[in-house]
Amino acid sequence: MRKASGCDVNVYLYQRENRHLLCHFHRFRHNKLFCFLTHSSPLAHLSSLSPSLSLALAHSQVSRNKGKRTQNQKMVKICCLGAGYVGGPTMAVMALKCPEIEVAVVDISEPRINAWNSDKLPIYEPGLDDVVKQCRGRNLFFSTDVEKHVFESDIVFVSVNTPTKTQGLGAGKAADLTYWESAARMIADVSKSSKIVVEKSTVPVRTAEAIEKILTHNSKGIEFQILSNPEFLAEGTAIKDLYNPDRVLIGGRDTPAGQKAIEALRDVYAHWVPVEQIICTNLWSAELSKLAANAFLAQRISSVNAMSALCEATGADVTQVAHAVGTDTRIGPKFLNASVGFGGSCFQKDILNLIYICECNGLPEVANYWKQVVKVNDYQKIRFANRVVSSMFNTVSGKKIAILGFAFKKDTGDTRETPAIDVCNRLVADKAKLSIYDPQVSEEQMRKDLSMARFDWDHKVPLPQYKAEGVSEQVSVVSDAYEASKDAHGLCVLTEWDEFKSLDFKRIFDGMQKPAFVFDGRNILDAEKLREIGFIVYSIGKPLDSWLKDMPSVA
Ligand SMILES: NC(=O)C1=CN([C@@H]2O[C@H](COP(=O)(O)OP(=O)(O)OC[C@H]3O[C@@H](n4cnc5c(N)ncnc54)[C@H](O)[C@@H]3O)[C@@H](O)[C@H]2O)C=CC1
Ligand SMILES: O=C(O)[C@H]1O[C@H](OP(=O)(O)OP(=O)(O)OC[C@H]2O[C@@H](n3ccc(=O)[nH]c3=O)[C@H](O)[C@@H]2O)[C@H](O)[C@@H](O)[C@@H]1O
Repeated sequence: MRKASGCDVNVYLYQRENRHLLCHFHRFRHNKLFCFLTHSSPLAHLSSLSPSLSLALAHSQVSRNKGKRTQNQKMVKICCLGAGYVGGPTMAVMALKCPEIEVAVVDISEPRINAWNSDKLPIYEPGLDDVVKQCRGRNLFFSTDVEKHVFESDIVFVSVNTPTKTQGLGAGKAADLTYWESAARMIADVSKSSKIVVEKSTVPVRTAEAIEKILTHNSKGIEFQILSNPEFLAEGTAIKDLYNPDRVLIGGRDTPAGQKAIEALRDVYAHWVPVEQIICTNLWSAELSKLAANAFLAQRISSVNAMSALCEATGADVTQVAHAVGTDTRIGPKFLNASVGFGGSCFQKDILNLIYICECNGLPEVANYWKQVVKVNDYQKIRFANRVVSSMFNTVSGKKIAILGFAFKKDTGDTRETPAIDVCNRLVADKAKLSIYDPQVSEEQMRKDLSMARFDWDHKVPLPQYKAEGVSEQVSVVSDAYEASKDAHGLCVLTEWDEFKSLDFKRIFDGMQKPAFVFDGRNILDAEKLREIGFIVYSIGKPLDSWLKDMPSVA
């Protein structure tokens, strides 16, 4: 008998006539017995054991050999389809925390994979470079050889994009599962051994059922277990969120094989997440919880933004109202910052998806309730742009306006659904000349975003009135805030980048046309100081300057 012990795993191996009886005692923090499994199999066939056993074995063997693997050992392998904002950071942290597991992140996009393998990663995320540098080439690999890595893996995460459908049934609301379906068909095609397939993408509730059908109808007798393991990271804080998640959610089938698969994935996360923070549910609860969490978060922002309009009309201050409301421990203080509107690739998409699911399930009242969250968000973006126009004598035609910030939030270069697109398009439609600066967004990306037809989710048609026809002539992209504001009539803050707080506003004021306006869409600037300098200031949801009060009402 040989005994091997890792920091939290004990494995005993018995050898008898070329066969191995493997008893696996898995201990977690506080020495709590977590699971007990037995299996009889030739060592050479360990690859066909459940990933849970393989994992434990690999873990113990690595511990025993102080990191060196021997010929017979099979390293557990994880593959992730989709090297995007979720797949890249999530797998990088998993590789860092589980050095005995090989992690391959694969994508059909060659430029994206090339960037992951270069010094300039395809996404900007604080702390990400460091994590990737530590693991890349050791147990973290980025590749376009999708089929090879899926074939070799025990666990396959699917983290492909699931955008809103733009055509056909459910256009403007339903999730487009084209990428997911083709990923599932490919997994079924190339697999020659049993696998756990993990839904990492955000998907409509009961997607796992459809995926299961695709996999089992094409499986050639191979067993697939589907798990739902939605991701809750936020961009800009992804690494922090992945190191210390509030919770990890794993949903699986309520069958012995389903439970075993849940355990296998729980073992992976338990390398760094306390087990009591790993919530295990059935598949449908896990899938729906993700949509519900995003809907609740977005609803808080629309609630405070709705209040901001009322504050402006009544003289109340939305920051004070949010503070007073948020100190009620039942409500809590987070996610109550009034803004120009929420953006990002997911809030709107996931709520629209939720609306569609409600409609499909004959629940129009519930659908209408959630619709209002998106409608208030659209209202807030256009209300802000209208405020800019109305304050400046109801016309911005030919006037230069500085736009500070284009990303949908600070500390990311992501512009998907950023409120800046709607605000800029609205101003360009009114013939303004925009000078845009963002520390992380490229000119090419901004021009692309501003030229794309926007989809009106409520009416299933592009938004002609706000489409920026004159993007090329009316928009310039510059490399700092001072250049953007030189000779401008107005300045709009659309992203809450920290560097905007410490700008020399006296210098900016001196270089601008008079009267000089500041429209703070994130409430990050000291409005009183700006007024002392001479600016006319609009801050979301704050008592209005007398100048603004006298202008035509926009709300
Ligand atoms: N961005 C975020 O902060 C969060 C996103 N999510 C969800 O995660 C999913 C992915 O989101 P992102 O990473 O932001 O998307 P993304 O668009 O950045 O990345 C998706 C990647 O999947 C690749 N892909 C598509 N089909 C593929 C296939 N068959 N094989 C291999 N690669 C394929 C695409 O080329 C793309 O690079 C979405 O469902 C999203 O709702 C969940 C939590 C947070
Ligand atoms: O599913 C997803 O994609 C992710 O969506 C959001 O993360 P993210 O969109 O990256 O960023 P958030 O910090 O949630 O901000 C979203 C938008 O709301 C805005 N916001 C946020 C908070 C607030 O108080 N006010 C406000 O206007 C932000 O500026 C931003 O435009 C959720 O916070 C994540 O938990 C989730 O995993």
